[in-house]
Amino acid sequence: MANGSIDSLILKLHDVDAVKFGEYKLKSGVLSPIYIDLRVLVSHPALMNQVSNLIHQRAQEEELQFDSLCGVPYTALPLATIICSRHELPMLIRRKEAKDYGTRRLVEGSFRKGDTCLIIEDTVTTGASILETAEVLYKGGLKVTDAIVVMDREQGAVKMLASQGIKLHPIVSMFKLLNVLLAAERIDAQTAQNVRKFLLENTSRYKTANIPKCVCVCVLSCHIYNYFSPKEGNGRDGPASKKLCVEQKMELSYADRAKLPHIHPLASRLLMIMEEKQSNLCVSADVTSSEELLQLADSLGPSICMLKTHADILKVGKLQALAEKHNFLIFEDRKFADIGNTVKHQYEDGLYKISSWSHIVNAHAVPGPGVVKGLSAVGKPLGRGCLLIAQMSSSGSLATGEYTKAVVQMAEEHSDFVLGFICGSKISTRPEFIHMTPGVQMQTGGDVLGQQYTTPEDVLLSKGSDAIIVGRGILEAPDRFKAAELYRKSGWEAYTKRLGQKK
Ligand SMILES: O=c1ccn([C@@H]2O[C@H](COP(=O)(O)O)[C@@H](O)[C@H]2O)c(=O)[nH]1
Repeated sequence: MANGSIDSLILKLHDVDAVKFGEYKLKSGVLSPIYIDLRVLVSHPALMNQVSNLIHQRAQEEELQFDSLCGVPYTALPLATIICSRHELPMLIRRKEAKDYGTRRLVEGSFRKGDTCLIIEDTVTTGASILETAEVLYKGGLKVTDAIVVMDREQGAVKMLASQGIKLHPIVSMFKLLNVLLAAERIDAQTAQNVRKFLLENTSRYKTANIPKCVCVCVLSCHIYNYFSPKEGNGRDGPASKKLCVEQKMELSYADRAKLPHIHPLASRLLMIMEEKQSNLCVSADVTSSEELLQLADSLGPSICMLKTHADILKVGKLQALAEKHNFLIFEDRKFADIGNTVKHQYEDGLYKISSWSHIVNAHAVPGPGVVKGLSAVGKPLGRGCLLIAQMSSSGSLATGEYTKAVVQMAEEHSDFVLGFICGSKISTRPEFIHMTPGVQMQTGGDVLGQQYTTPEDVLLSKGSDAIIVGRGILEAPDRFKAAELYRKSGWEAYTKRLGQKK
């Protein structure tokens, strides 16, 4: 499913007031700073069609096998109806209450015992209403293996339903929604951060129907406290044993880290991009003409999470548009290294006005904390962030040992602006910090000027870094796009292997 179609859907949902910011009392009684009201869709037929198409497309992409569709009453009912009517698929209706005359059925429509029914839902919080509908379908002799939801509030539904044997496929997730609205300047950074905080803090307050308490606790706490519950349940019958509650230390996924309560908003956005695009590849666009830079950004855009520039950029406006189009962040590798007052001017003014277009910059820690304070004075109000250079890939680098440790400490003291490091390996255990490693090629080695190369697998798997920065490995390849895809896949495989190893 193309990112562009999801972004456009999010903006349209916001246009029709299906996404509201303010103070809303939820079913649970909790006051929420965001409210999703997809009931309004019925008054917007074009949007209704767009949403129905996206649901159907998702079912096809996931190659879901099912005999019928059932929309959770009431909001998802018309969505299921449109899909079934357009694609001539059998539909079932789950009644909320049985009639006291006639058939007294709770599931209307024709089906055979053992048929598989795909559930459609408009919005999920805990996933309880999907489970409720599934229970009714089970009683009728149907199987439920998958459900598609338009909007996932990311408060535990995916994991809770998985523990019950139902795979949930969200079309829009709340964190993605916030990022898109933020990028389109529909909301400000503070609002986005408030909502993120609310979602994370309120996850555990929801009661999950029909699920033993131990499952709720495990599922809901793993997001925040680095623990997880192994999936030992027997699907729809609920957890098999108390083993489900055994807590183990685990490696958090990019998506889980993006939701940490104290994460820098840009780090959160970057991690979500990495997860969505399955890419931890930052291309170092070390080219000398603006035309080549823009062409590179457009052709490699779909494969990357970040584009690293050196400030010889003339058509910055266009680069920003490409960053929007392909959903990547811009990182100007300016390596600021002066006193606070000077870097402030260098960042804000000068030839390149870097703060106006680059999401992320980097700085040496040599001048002391003043360099971060100077950059932060300009960048923080703009929602920008900074990576501190804690280690370098060049041979004989002095950024090692105690220096590296001091950089980590400086980052911790300024985590409202510093979102991570340029480094060769994982140097901080705080999952909020992003570790980005340059000096990466498919083969180990180096150049004649001291650059040293290691492989994507080594960087992500052995050294525990989060992202690879690749320049000549891609720029000097005969087909840059193919090379970028090779690095992307290699980086992603190493990351998923790492997650698997820790689980
Ligand atoms: O320690 C560091 C810090 C920055 N870099 C930069 O990354 C790229 C690497 O380019 P390759 O062509 O992949 O060698 C380049 O822009 C450096 O300035 C680094 O290599 N090492």
